[in-house]
Amino acid sequence: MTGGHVRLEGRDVLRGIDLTVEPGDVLAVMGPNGAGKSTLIKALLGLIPLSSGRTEIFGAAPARFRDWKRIGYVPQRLPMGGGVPATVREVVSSGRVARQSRWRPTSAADRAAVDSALEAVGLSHRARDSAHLLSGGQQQRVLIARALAGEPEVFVMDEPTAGVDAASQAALARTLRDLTAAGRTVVLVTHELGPLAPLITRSIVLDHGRMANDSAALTAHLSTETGTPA
Ligand SMILES: Nc1ncnc2c1ncn2[C@@H]1O[C@H](COP(=O)(O)OP(=O)(O)OP(=O)(O)O)[C@@H](O)[C@H]1O
Repeated sequence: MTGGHVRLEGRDVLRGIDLTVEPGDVLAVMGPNGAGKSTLIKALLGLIPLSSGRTEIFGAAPARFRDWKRIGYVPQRLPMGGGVPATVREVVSSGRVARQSRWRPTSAADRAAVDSALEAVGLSHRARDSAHLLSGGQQQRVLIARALAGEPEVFVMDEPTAGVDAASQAALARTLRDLTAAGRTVVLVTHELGPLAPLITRSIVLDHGRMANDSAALTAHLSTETGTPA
């Protein structure tokens, strides 16, 4: 993203963002509530249009980008909709859609990827349950599993540990450690790094829609988060 600016309902939510995510980065996007973190990652994916500036995904403008199987997006919440309650397995299986063609039924590879994604987030035993009946933290794990199932190159995660219990956070950290060791790229929004801290290779801090990416800003942010002096 170069000079990325987003204006929503008359307010400047992102201002002058210059950010390049390199292959292999594990980038934490931090900052206070309302700073623009979710807006930034949606704008990076083209889900929210820029009012000025430009952004590219693997070198293509979002509107022209087609290779969505390369990206696994974990939104903040399970999208409601359709009125049809989907099971955990169905939601996770939807992560394979970008890899399937209309003419090819679900393959053994699809089923294996869904099984291993459910296993990674510890939800194999809930596969047949309605996803909307799960707790918030469990729903977050379903969304993580959906992204894992797609076997993308880049994971873009909005607060993947929010509401998730400590054991599941540790499990996510192990999964991400293996993925990043295999060269995957991760962009994640988080309030607290917690067990993900050792994996992070870069951090940026957003404040009022601007990037304060110098190390002093990061130290100040982390010290307010942990309560220790900078
Ligand atoms: N669709 C929208 N229309 C108008 N304003 C919006 C919209 N989406 C977000 N905003 C505003 O933009 C600002 C940034 O929101 P955003 O969700 O990106 O922040 P955030 O840093 O992710 O916050 P949080 O940590 O609370 O999730 C907030 O003030 C929010 O109210």
